[in-house]
Amino acid sequence: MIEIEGLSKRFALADPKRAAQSQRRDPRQRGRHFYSVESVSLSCPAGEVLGLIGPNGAGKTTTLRLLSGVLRPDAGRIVIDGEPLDTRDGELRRRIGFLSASTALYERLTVEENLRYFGQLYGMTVQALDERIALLQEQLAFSDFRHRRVMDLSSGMRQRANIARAVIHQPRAIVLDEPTTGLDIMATEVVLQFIDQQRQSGVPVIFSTHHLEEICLLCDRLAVMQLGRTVFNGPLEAYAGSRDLEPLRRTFMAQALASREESREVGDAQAHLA
Ligand SMILES: Nc1ncnc2c1ncn2[C@@H]1O[C@H](COP(=O)(O)OP(=O)(O)OP(=O)(O)O)[C@@H](O)[C@H]1O
Repeated sequence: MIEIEGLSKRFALADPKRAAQSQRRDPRQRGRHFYSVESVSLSCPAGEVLGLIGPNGAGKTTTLRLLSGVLRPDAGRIVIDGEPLDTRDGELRRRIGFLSASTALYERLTVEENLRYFGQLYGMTVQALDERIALLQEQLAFSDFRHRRVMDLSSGMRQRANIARAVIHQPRAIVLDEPTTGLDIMATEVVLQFIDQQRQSGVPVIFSTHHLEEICLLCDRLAVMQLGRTVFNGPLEAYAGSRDLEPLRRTFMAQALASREESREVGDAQAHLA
């Protein structure tokens, strides 16, 4: 279970006077600071997926960077499996597998060499690494390029390798910032299936996206951010039924959720027969 309570982060403005004159007035810009994230609280139980959506600049990336220990919050706390974590030490990074746009691999090394390198940094043994790489290779379908150098990979292959790197140490929770942005349909499908597999194996996953259909396909919960705050946070069904939602979006979500229910029932029945 991942819980974040009252998380806030502000950044000092480089030139507050100039910013005040040249920018459109933004309620997050106050005095000498820009308040990117204010009192954000979310929770994602084990075996569930939480989707984070919101317009450009709403504060999604900042929230996820706070949650994964890349940034330190000014206020608030992060609790994993009931244990509050000190955001100043490296424990958060060990507990959470975080994929962001700046997750990087060594270009001259192969995918496998990268995974072994990052796994060793987490103190994994050779045997633990062998097993973990074999599982991730299956889940992220990288057997064809496991031994290829990163510099020779397509963007879809690279993203799958990035995800494998982010979760090599078998973290207790997974946080993915726009994992499908810029990917083709095949790579997107692999990434979405990977998230679903984590859900089924009981790992909580939080991911941000601009695609409502990904939310409908995968998420149990949804958080909607606007101007640094959460304007909705709860079960997906509650959002889909919300009167505030514009009719077209409500119809789209109702249909998508019904077809998801149907395909999960078919999946359950097939699993039962197998
Ligand atoms: N280091 C920083 N210094 C100053 N302002 C920042 C910094 N990081 C983020 N911001 C501001 O905080 C706001 C939220 O940014 P953030 O990247 O979290 O939004 P987002 O919801 O992820 O947007 P997008 O969908 O475009 O990726 C933006 O206005 C951004 O300019």
